[in-house]
Amino acid sequence: MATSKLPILALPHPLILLPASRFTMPVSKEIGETLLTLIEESDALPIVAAIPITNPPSEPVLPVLSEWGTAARVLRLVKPPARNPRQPYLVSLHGLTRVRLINLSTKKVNLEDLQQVHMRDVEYPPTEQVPSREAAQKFKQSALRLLDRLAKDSLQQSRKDGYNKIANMLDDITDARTPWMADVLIGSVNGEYNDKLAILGTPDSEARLQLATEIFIKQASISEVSKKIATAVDESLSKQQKEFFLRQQLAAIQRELNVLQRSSGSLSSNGTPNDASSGGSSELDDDEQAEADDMAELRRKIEAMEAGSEERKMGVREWRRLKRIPAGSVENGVIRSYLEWLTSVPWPNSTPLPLPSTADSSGSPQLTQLPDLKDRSFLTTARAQLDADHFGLEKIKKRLIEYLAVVRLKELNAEKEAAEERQRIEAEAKAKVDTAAKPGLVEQPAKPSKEVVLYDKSQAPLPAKSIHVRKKGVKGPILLFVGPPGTGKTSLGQSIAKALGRPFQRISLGGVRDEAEIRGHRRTYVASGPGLIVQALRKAGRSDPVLLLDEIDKIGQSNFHGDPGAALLEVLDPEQNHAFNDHYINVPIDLSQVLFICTANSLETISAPLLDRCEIIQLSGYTYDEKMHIARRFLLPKQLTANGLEPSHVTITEPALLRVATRYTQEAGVRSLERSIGAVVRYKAVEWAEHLDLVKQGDPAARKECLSVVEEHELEKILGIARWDGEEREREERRGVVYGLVVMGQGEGGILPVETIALPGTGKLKLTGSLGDVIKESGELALSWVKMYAYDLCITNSRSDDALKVPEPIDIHLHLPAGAQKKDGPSAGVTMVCAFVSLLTGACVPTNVAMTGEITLRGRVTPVGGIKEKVLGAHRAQVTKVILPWANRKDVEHDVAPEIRNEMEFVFVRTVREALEAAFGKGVLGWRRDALLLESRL
Ligand SMILES: Nc1ncnc2c1ncn2[C@@H]1O[C@H](COP(=O)(O)OP(=O)(O)OP(=O)(O)O)[C@@H](O)[C@H]1O
Repeated sequence: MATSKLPILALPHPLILLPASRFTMPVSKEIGETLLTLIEESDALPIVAAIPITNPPSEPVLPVLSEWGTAARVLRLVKPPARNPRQPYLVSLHGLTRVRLINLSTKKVNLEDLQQVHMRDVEYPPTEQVPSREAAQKFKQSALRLLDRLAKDSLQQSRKDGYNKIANMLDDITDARTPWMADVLIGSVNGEYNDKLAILGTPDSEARLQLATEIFIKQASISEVSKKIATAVDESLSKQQKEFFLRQQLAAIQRELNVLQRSSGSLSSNGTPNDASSGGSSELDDDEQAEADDMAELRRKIEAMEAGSEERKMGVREWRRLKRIPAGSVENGVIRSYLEWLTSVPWPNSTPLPLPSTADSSGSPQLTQLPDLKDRSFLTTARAQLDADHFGLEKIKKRLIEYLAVVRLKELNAEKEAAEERQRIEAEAKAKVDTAAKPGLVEQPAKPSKEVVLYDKSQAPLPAKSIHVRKKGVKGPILLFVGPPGTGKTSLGQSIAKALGRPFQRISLGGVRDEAEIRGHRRTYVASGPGLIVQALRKAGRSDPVLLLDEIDKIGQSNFHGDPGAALLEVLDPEQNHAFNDHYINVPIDLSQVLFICTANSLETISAPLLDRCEIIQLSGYTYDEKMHIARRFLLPKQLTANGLEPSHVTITEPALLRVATRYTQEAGVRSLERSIGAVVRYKAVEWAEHLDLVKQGDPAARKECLSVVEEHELEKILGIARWDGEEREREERRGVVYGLVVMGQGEGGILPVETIALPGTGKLKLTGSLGDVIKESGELALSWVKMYAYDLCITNSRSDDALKVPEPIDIHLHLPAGAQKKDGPSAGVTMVCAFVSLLTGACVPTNVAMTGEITLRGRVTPVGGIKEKVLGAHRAQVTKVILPWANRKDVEHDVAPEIRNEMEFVFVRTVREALEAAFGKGVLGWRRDALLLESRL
């Protein structure tokens, strides 16, 4: 074996340089300078023996040099700026061949020696033999397998390509080159340190190939197995399972710690038993008990669900999941709250749970006693209920009684059908039990569906009550109460519920923009929950409540949060609502037993399909007379009770009440009136309380009687200055100003002036006051009509003259006040004509006159809507003469109360000319003679 002397370069652990490999490493100043001297002294690049240190620096023993190392060529030595001052040089080495250290008494070296480069004797192994064919083949196979695995596992394409390239090379190399290839591959793949060291220490080519083969097989297997494990773990260990696993461990650790604490702390330092570990019960145990009770309650509720029903299946599934997931985890909380919701929905045919002994009265819904629907007096009672709650509204009450009668009949039929079905099933079950020859379990149909219930023959037959037959829904019409605020829509709904003995729940839809508010959020959504319908059902506690969908006209339009109106369609459609799908509950809910009643202030914003499903019941405003009755019989007693006073404590005189109704409120309904009466009652309540205090203290001032009567003159002191006091006096007669009749956005009728003025200009018309297209067109139409008849009305002296250009060119500005409110519709046509005529002729329309009606170009007056509201509004505004289209006569006769008809003058007109005459008075406008002929021809 050839020997020589080579400078030894110790490679710090875990560096190894194998033959045919290259690397660069940092070296100390001393080593760097020595290598520099070597480079300077030798002609070619110097050779060093790179010997690895086999033990890590952390071990408290001296570094041990490996017996084998690699003779390496120093390719480069650089001293880059800004390097670690302890290792300022970088040396690049290229491994050439194996060398073995000889004549070394001990392989342990001092740390100082490591900072030096010493010359040592080394020997070179003999020339390598060509390995056997078999060893070479095995090596190639194992190397190819490993390279294939590495290529598959690497994420970077460039790496993949690199591995594939080496694999191709491997195919082509001769057997003699395989030992060299083994060194190359072991040096370049990320293997274990000891494997590399073993390869370095195996100079025999055959043995080295075998060793490399084993290493490659081992590496490929590890890689494959870890890949498999990673995939398996990823697939099977879902997040919850990982969490479960970790929590189990945590619990186990906690248990061990507790045991340790108990054993060390069971006796305190003075030898007495430690309180904390004495095993006595603490409030923490109460928590655990409460938790166990809650779970038991949940379980009971699931068990009470109808066997075989969708809700029960879902409940059981989620219950099982809940059991698998550790308490305290997020997922556990989510499932728990879902189950609480699921079990609190009043599913039909659930076995009623026994009421808890300490029932919370505030939380449970207030159920009125269920009236016997078979009772002959049901309708009489219902009528009495409606009368007791509401004054007037005769037509509406009549319709509601019809509605209640239909509901009653349908309910009776549904009950009868359900009873027959139950009997049939009972009989079938009995027959099956009698004929069944085989003992044991027999399949028994529980209901006509495909579901079967396992039934044990040895036990008694099912009691009739436990046979669940779903009662058919009562598909009555859906009522839609439309009318101005405070006219009793909501309270009528409440009365219906009382009359039917069903729980009542109100769902306010005003401002609902998101479909999910009705249908609920899916459970994947953070903080998800059920929608308004399910929430109301839960509060009602029964599957057949009366649900009042309040303000359906205020529901948001379709937007990127979905279409809440469309969700309502499903709720209200009797064909679909037996399987309403709340996204959160995710089990079809049968809403067919629910009676839906909707309310709205106006029909304009309600979608046609929604309207189509409802029967509209119009409620209009009340007359002052009705308001007085309502106030005396309903509102005042209600407010007295609400404020803890007796009826004898407050007496509001008739003139005072009328003043409150007329001067302090001006609304279609009675809500503000109720509020004002409430304010009066509260004022009196304070007086009474003070009086009682004085009496208690024996104060002589208390002898002065506490006056219970509220007089008209006291109102200003109590309610402040009246808002509508003398409003009609402010309506002065003015040229170009005429009062029209309108229905506001909330469905309230009233009067609105049409104001016009003439300005120097070029004959143009300017329209302002938030006007829509239709009302603008009406304005232009009215002006065209006036221009056409300007000559006949003596506004111009020739038919060819333009009324806005002769004698002076003018512009007309027409304005409708209350500019913030959007106005539209054709019904102001007549009013606008009168306003233009008044402006151009100088004649005025009296302020006690108001009008409505659409006009055509030919001068006809056509009918308009909202007559009842408009007339009531005019009455409230103390208008005494109303001009209406001829075709609206029947509306006045049918809808307007006789006392109003008696108090007001109604003029029904067919043409604009008739309207002008009615507005200005007979003969006020000077018509030319020939105009009369033309008018009659039209
Ligand atoms: N005809 C009536 N008889 C007795 N009380 C009435 C009558 N109409 C309305 N009320 C009372 O007026 C108050 C307001 O009525 P309610 O809340 O039903 O109005 P609403 O029409 O639903 O209003 P909104 O459109 O603003 O919801 C209630 O206290 C109600 O009892």
